[in-house]
Amino acid sequence: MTGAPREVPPVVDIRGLWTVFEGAGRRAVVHKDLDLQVMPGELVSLVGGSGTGKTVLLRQVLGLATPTRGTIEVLGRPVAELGREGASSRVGMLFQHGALFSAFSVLENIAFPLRELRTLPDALVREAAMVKLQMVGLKPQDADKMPADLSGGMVKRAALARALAMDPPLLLLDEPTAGLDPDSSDAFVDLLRALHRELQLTVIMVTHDLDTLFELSTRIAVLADQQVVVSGPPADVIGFDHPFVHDFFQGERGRRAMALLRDQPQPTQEV
Ligand SMILES: Nc1ncnc2c1ncn2[C@@H]1O[C@H](COP(=O)(O)OP(=O)(O)OP(=O)(O)O)[C@@H](O)[C@H]1O
Repeated sequence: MTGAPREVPPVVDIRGLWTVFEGAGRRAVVHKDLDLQVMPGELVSLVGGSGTGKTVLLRQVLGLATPTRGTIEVLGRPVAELGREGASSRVGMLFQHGALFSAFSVLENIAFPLRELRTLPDALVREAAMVKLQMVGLKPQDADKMPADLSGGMVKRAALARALAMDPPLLLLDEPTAGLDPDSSDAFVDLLRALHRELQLTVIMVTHDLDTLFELSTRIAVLADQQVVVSGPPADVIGFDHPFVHDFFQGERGRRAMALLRDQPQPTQEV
């Protein structure tokens, strides 16, 4: 990153971040003086080896975990100051395993963040949740289904609708296509692309899936050596000289994804 002045402030501004876990006589430094800025409309994918702290970083942006040192600002305010309600109206998170409440119907799950506010009448909450349900491609007749009766793709859609219930400008996605069959995965990627564009969302995504990565990312940030070692448009990052980058993007999977990258128009960043 350069220090050049920008007119538009970042949606996410991470500076000098350290994450150190200590316990049982061991000390693990996960992030070491890490910086990352995410600008409005970007869809930034975090990639890195197992245990490089991608999920921990998402949890810190969401305010569910606190860094050892350094600052994280979301929309110009320190995450620590947002509080629970403030955070959920600014940041939506799609967890890796969907994480719907099994005792609630689809609609009750989507409505949950709105009900927690305790300020909106029931009818309005239902109506708003129905809008979100249809926005993610579910049908009105899916509203009363229970999570156990849904396909994997429908669970992801319902969880996404819940993450977007409060219209947050920032969306965090942890392995959004993990566990989906190829068709459902393609359909979910199409949905994410459309929502990113139509809602003008800023997105940070963690994924190991190269197809998802290349189809959606406006920028890739590589976590290695406890820092962001390179960040830029996909076509630039894949040529970066680092052992992880080389291993991750080479081989059969990498070649297939790079062919896809050559064949398709690049995702656009809308500001
Ligand atoms: N609460 C915690 N206490 C101690 N160590 C933790 C805690 N949370 C995470 N870690 C450790 O921090 C490191 C980073 O974990 P994280 O889940 O963020 O990795 P990741 O990059 O998302 O990995 P993967 O790609 O395998 O999901 C791991 O070594 C993990 O064991």
